Amino acid sequence: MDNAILIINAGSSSLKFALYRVEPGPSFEPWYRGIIEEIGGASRMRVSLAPTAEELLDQPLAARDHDEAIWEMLAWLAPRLDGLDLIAAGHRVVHGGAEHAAPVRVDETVLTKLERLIPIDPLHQPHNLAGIRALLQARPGLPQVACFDTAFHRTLPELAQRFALPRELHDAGVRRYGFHGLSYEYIASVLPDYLGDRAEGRVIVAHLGNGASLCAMQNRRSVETTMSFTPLDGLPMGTRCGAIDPAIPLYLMREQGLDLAAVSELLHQRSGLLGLSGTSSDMRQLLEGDTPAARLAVAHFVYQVAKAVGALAVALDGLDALVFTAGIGEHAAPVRAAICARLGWLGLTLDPVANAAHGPCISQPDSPIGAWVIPTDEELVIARQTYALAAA
Ligand SMILES: Nc1ncnc2c1ncn2[C@@H]1O[C@H](COP(=O)(O)OP(=O)(O)O)[C@@H](O)[C@H]1O
Ligand SMILES: CC(=O)OP(=O)(O)O
Ligand SMILES: [Mg+2]
Repeated sequence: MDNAILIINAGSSSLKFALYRVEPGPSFEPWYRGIIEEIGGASRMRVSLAPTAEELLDQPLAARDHDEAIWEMLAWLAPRLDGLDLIAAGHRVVHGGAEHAAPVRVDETVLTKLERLIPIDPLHQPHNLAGIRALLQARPGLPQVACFDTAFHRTLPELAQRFALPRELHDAGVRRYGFHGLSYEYIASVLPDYLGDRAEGRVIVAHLGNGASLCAMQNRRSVETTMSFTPLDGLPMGTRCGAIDPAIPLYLMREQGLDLAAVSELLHQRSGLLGLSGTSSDMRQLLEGDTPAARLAVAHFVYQVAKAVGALAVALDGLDALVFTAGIGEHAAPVRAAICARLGWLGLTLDPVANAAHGPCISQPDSPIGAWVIPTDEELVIARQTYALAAA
């Protein structure tokens, strides 16, 4: 009987899942990929057969919360698990805190500690952990592994981890953790296939999706990143503000009478591309919309990404390659072109034809800085990490 691993990536309003068959080696063959969207609203479940991308299901669903979404997913999967031995479930957990530098088998003690991190990432952590709790109830004996977005950045030098705050706060865990680590780990693993020897050089990876961050890598290890204590910092995102003056929340509370919950909701859910455009958090819609406010939102995003590339190039003492990944990075050619145009002074020259075709190499052959488009695969990294722990 083939072994199988279930991967769950729970976001604020969606639950992505994938079922992998584990073949001897081990190698991991994606079998089904699915998503339950708009949990709590007009939710829908879509599933496709991973090897052929054939659509198997696309239908409305009554999932009021992540718990119900998990039960719906398991009900759909159950008959399809016949002939397979489900050996473990792997979860993306965004925050591992100061304690977790590696994936961990989840038990009640681990879960309780991870729940303490919910206040510092209200957008992801509660849903990541709700997925684990629901599965604990549905399949009590199934080994579950938490795979952390923060773990890849544990190589950050102390200089990069420190905030200009008193030492005792750093010791209490107030430091730069960095996120999107599962995505960066995947990109680091395939970098030599694209860049050859340059993969070990000075590389900036731009994970530009709904959440967005940059990671500076040297020898394929993280040395600097734009997100910090929480995934609210750094670049502007779909609905998150990114780096702003830290006095702004104080001002809003003192002068405008907003309470803690209102400030948190404003910065996490009503800012970023949505706040700038007033219409959408979705890059595709902004590019299609082409109104002055939409253009401002896109221009601001491009400007901040390019500025941050400059800052991370300083951390690396130069730059050999820039890699674009995630929804915007992989699919939004005009955004990549605009970012690269702002980096022309560094010598980067774009190949517009290759960029329109989404690469993989999108720079001119003689560009001293290579530019690349590399699709990410967070689920595969979770499958590998989960198997390594579950098999042990
Ligand atoms: N063809 C496209 N052109 C422009 N933007 C796109 C395209 N496809 C996806 N995107 C953008 O990618 C973003 C979502 O990225 P994704 O990595 O899927 O996010 P997440 O996994 O965090 O939900 C959205 O802003 C979406 O508009
Ligand atoms: C950490 C983070 O921002 O994740 P996402 O991009 O999935 O929102
Ligand atoms: Mg994502």
